[in-house]
This record gives sequence, C-alpha cells and structure tokens, in this order.
Amino acid sequence: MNVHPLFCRYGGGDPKPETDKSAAKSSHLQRLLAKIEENKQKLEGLVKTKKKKEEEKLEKEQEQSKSSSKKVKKRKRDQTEQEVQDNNAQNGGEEKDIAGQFTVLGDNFSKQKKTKVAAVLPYWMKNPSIISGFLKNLTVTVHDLPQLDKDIVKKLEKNGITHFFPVQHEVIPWLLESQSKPPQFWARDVCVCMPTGSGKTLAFVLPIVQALRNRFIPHIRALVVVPIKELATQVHKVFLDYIDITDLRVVCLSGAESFENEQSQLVRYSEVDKKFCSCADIVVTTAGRLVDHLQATPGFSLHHLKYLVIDEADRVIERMHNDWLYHLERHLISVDMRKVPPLTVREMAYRQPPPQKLLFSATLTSDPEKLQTLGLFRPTYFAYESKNSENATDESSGVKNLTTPDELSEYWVACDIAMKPLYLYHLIKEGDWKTVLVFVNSLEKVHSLAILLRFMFQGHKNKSVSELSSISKHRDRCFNSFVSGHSNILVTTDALGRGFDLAHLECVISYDCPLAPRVYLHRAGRAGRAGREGIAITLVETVRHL
Ligand SMILES: Nc1ncnc2c1ncn2[C@@H]1O[C@H](COP(=O)(O)OP(=O)(O)OP(=O)(O)O)[C@@H](O)[C@H]1O
Repeated sequence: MNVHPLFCRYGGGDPKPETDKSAAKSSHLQRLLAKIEENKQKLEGLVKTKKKKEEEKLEKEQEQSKSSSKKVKKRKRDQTEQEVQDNNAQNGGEEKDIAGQFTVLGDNFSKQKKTKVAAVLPYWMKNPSIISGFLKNLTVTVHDLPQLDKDIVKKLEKNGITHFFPVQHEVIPWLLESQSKPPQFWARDVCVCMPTGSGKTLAFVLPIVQALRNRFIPHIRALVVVPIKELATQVHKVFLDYIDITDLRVVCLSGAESFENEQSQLVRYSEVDKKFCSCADIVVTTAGRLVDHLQATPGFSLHHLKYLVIDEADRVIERMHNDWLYHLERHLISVDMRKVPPLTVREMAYRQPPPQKLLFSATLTSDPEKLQTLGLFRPTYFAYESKNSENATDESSGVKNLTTPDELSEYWVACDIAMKPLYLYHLIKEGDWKTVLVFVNSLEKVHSLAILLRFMFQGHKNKSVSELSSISKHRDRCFNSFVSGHSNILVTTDALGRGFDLAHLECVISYDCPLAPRVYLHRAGRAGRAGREGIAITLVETVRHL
C-alpha cells in the first residue's frame, strides 16, 4: 500500500516524487487542501471586516453620546465574547466552520450571565416603626395610656398585668386612634412583626374590645383568623377574659364543637323581623372553618366587618386553606366593598370602609408578592429592633432578622441517629423540667416516639407522655391533659409550633431538626415567653452536623 499521500496529508516529512499510480489521487488531495486554505482565508477576511465595521460603529456611537456609554460597554463585551468564540471556532472547530458556517441563534444569549433582580421593598416596609423587643425593665404602666378605658385597665390589673409590653404600648394607642377618625379617613392596615411571646395577642384584643363595646346591635364586626384549632381556642379565651366587662359576644369556630352548635352560636332566625340576626360580635376562627360557614350557614354575614385580624399571618397566607381569602372577598364584594377601590374623596366619603386588616406574626414575610394577595390599604409596619446584626434570614419565605427572645437559652446536641432516643431520654430525665414539648417532623413519628418514651419512662414518677395525634378525639384529650398539667411531656409536630402559649412550659426539644430557620424560631419560642426563662434544645444528627 502506498502510504505516502496520507503521510503528506497529515504533515509528516518532505513530499517524495509521486509515482504514476498515485499521481492522480495526490493532485486531487492537493486541490482539496488548496480549497480549504482558500476558505480559511475568506473566513478570516470576513471576520476582520466585520470587526472593523463594528469598531467604526462603536467609535461613532461614543462620539454621538456620552450617556450611551453603558451600551457601548455591553457591545464591547459582546464583541470580546464573539472574538473568543471566533478564536475557539478557528482553533478547535475549524473543520466545522468551514463545512457549515452556521450561526447558532441564541447561543450567545444562553452564555450570557443572568443578572440577579434585587427585590424592591415597598416604602412602608422599608421604613417600619421600630419597637424594642426587650421585655425586662418595663416602664409603661397600664395607667399610662389615657386612651384606654378605666374598666379595661382594672381588668388588666386583676389579671396581674401592671406594665405593658413594648408592642402593646405602641400598637394599642395607634389602633384606637386610627378608628376614632371620621368615616372618610379610612383606617390604615397594620403589620406587626415581633418576637414570640412578646404579647401580640393583647395588642389586638384590647383595642377591638374597646372599639366595639358601645355598639347597639350585634353584628360580626371583628374576625380573627388563625392557622390551627388550638390557637383559635387560646385566642378565644383571651377575648372571653376581656369582654366580661362588656355585653359583647365572642364565638370560636374551629371544629372543637359540632357544626350545628357553632351555627346556633352565630345566628338566630327572628320570627318577628322575619330575618336572620347575628348573635356574635367577634368571631375567632380557623381559615378552613370560616369557608365552611360562609358556604353553609344561612344568615352568616360579615357585611359589618370592621376588623380582620390575621394572627400568624405568614402561615395563614402561605397555606391559603380552601382559598379562604377568595371566599371572604367574594362575600364582602357582594355588598360593594371592593379590595382597593379608586381613592377619590367622594369614594372614600360615601363608600363603606373596608375592614381594617391587622397582621401579626413573629416571622412576617417581607415578600411583597405574598403580601399583595391581601390587598393592604396604606399599611403601617411595626417591627422590632434586633440587637444582633447577624441574625438569620429565611430566604425561602423572605423573612429577615430572625431572633429568639433574650430569655431563651438555646443549645444543640450532636448525636448518632441510632442513639437519638437515648439522648432524648437522658435529657428529659436529667433536666427534670416540669413540662417538655418534643417536636418531630411527621405525624407517624409522633406516634412511634410517644410509644418509645412511654416505654422508657415506665415507672418514673411525674413523667407522663402524651401525643398530639391526627385523630381529633385523642388530640383534644391529650392536648387538654398537657395544658392542665396531667401529663408533662407532649410529643407533637409543628402544628403546635406557632402561637401556643403555656405559662409553665420550661423546655422545648427539637427531636428532629426543623426544616427552616423560621420553623425553629417558632418551635423554640414556645419557651422563654413573656420575659420568663426557657430552654430550647435541638438534636442534630452527626451526619448533618458534619
Ligand atoms: N403586659 C404583659 N405583662 C405580662 N404578661 C403578659 C403581658 N402581655 C402578655 N402577657 C403574657 O405573655 C404571654 C405571651 O403572649 P402572647 O401569646 O400574646 O404572645 P405572642 O407575641 O402572640 O407570641 P407568639 O408569636 O408565639 O404567638 C401570654 O401568656 C400573656 O398572658
């Protein structure tokens, strides 16, 4: 076989004189090589002229306007990128270009770096009214708020409250004042973000009770929406405590009672007037139960609603149970109360104002998109002063400055997954706390861990274990036994991680690591409340720890 032409083609050695047989083939190859060289030169020429043209264009643009300098830079960058691409093509993909000379559309675009769009916070959120989150050395006594009725002050003292917490002495007067203006000055909505256990509940209960106490005809004028049944019962109790000095009526819709029972507490049919009359002034409800009543309770009307309180607002917004807000708005719109009507003087003077929305949470989202779903009217934002500048931020929810109360001592323990139950047993046994709340991440684990703990603490005095199961009957019984102090260890999921307030709770243990910083904050915040000391311990599996 004559390998010489091939040898020549791949650049090895001096060409030898061609033999007769291979003469035709070798001349054909040479023609091909010459053509390749010609194409290459053509391509280089094209690139050069293109570059030249672009440079000229750039110079012209620079002369024409200085303000377009950004554009020019971008083009230069594109140009250099193009050059790199061209070089690459010439070096590595020479054959490809020569053969095809294709331009891949959008290729350049996909290689460009995508610039990150910075979130733009609305003005009201960027400029909050800052409140101290410190619950020690309180200075404002319950007598220091002249706007507050004497009866309410007396009631506070009777309940052992002598001083207001910071959130209370800032938000209560503000709310009372906002409702005292003439009807054309619609009350602005309020967002309050304060740490766990800082007394947010009283900050909305007291102004509502005071504002409604002189009403003549009962109508539902305040609606409080909370995420879970236990929290609804808790807030209901606080209202009950403060309305006994008035003739207001508060109803709790949470599923704790039968649907028919709840209906009978809400409305009654008047044979004299031949219409339904409201029996309640204030309704505390879970989102799901609210939708049920909106759809199935005849005469249930929120047309006189003045206050819409959303406690644990970020959770309620996140889990729009049964689209409760949609159903509520549809109900309100039916009496000509649009979310945000055009703001003309006439409009504001003659139209019934929309309910004032009050949002409360320890981790209120600062994601404008999420808040937009609520259609807030000229909101005011109360946030707490955070001492630690390096506080965690929950990117997923847009919650910033996550801090736990100062009175809370926080620990974490690294342990092997197989040893976790023993660690838990040891901690509870040695800690000897009166009450312990144990958090896990799933309902199945609640049950299995409760069984295990019961087995471990068999024969131990003052160590009785209960669990917050999914079965309603058991759930109520176990929860009540823990609240009343009959059992002192409660295993639960994050269902009880928010809002739950138990004065004698000393320790919170996260048996499973919380899945997000704000989840941790709410769990840990069940202890160390209202200026009391508390402990939060997290068991971290060694694998995660590493
Ligand atoms: N001024 C006060 N003085 C003493 N105790 C108070 C005062 N205000 C509220 N408390 C008590 O503080 C505890 C926590 O209050 P509350 O449940 O309102 O906190 P929170 O801010 O809503 O917490 P979370 O964010 O966890 O729901 C309650 O037991 C309440 O009775």
